[in-house]
Amino acid sequence: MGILEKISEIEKEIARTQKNKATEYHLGLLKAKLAKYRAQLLEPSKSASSKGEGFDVMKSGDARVALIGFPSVGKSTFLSLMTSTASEAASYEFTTLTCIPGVIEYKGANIQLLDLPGIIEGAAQGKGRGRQVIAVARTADVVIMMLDATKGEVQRSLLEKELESVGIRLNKHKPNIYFKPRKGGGVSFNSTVTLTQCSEKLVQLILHEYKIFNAEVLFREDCSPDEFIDVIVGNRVYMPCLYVYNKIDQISMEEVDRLARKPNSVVISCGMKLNLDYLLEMLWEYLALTCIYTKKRGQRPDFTDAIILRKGASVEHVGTSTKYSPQRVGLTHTMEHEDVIQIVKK
Ligand SMILES: Nc1nc2c(ncn2[C@@H]2O[C@H](COP(=O)(O)OP(=O)(O)OP(=O)(O)O)[C@@H](O)[C@H]2O)c(=O)[nH]1
Ligand SMILES: [K+]
Ligand SMILES: [Mg+2]
Repeated sequence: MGILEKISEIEKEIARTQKNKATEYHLGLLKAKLAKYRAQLLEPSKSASSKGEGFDVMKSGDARVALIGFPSVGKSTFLSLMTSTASEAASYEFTTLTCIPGVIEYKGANIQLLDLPGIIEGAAQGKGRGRQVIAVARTADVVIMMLDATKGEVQRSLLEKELESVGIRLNKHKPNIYFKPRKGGGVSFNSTVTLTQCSEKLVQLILHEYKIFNAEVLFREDCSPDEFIDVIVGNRVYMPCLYVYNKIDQISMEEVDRLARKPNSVVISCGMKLNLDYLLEMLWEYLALTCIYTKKRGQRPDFTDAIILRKGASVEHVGTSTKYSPQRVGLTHTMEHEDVIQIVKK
């Protein structure tokens, strides 16, 4: 039996045990066991239980959003509010121990929302279930970093550091540098823009540090040494992140106003259901999805069944053999949000 199953067995037994003087000792033991198993789950260990039990959730829907945050910031409360899935929420830390998927239905798209255990400082080194949580976050299209508005800035910078340390780059694009290792010929260095942070010499030094002596390097933008290193190392994940400050019912209006003005940030209260619609709008923007509706000749468009595309996708991505009415466009025409497309069979 896995640890999660043991936990669930004990929880069931606690639930069916009547609370009275005679069962006091038994209940106490069960709770101690429960605490022990929870602690085991949260310990970094090489045992099977820390491998990823309960984290292998199938991707489904049109996009995936992962909820990352310290314990008890309100991640599960949020999932239960936004989806038809209920995830247990409680005032104690590490209530959630696995990955709990739910679905947000918005503008005809199904967005998979993943509730995850809380993570703490040291998560990247395997503290708590940090490794598993971060591994799931890497698979998401957007990360929601949920923060406790009453705790100021600490949580945000600590978690950014954790994610940074495992190669996750938040709200940054892939540096526009062409880099190709070669068999010989030394390092050929070029740039199409004026560089203020890197020079040919520095690039050479960095490459030598990585034991690379032959390569083609072309800077197409004014990148920093760190960005260049990211390109050499590879394996970086560039993802949009929305900072969501929850529990604004607990702070002053001035503080709410200050947090709301920060870049990539939204302030909400799950408890009082404040600003959740605006959060969805922002999330939609960050996901950069476009809905296309299909219609058959002589019939009205079917607005209940959307085809979801990445922003900037063209007609070709919808499918071939298509013609457009009233406007006819080529296959490379970029689809706009809520376009209607008529499919004509040849
Ligand atoms: N005041 C206030 N409390 C909230 C709000 N949202 C959630 N809470 C409370 O915060 C506590 C923690 O909520 P959870 O949803 O369990 O938090 P979590 O982030 O899932 O926690 P872990 O699973 O332990 O990491 C619960 O007691 C919630 O009722 C809010 O907007 N305002
Ligand atoms: K909690
Ligand atoms: Mg939770």
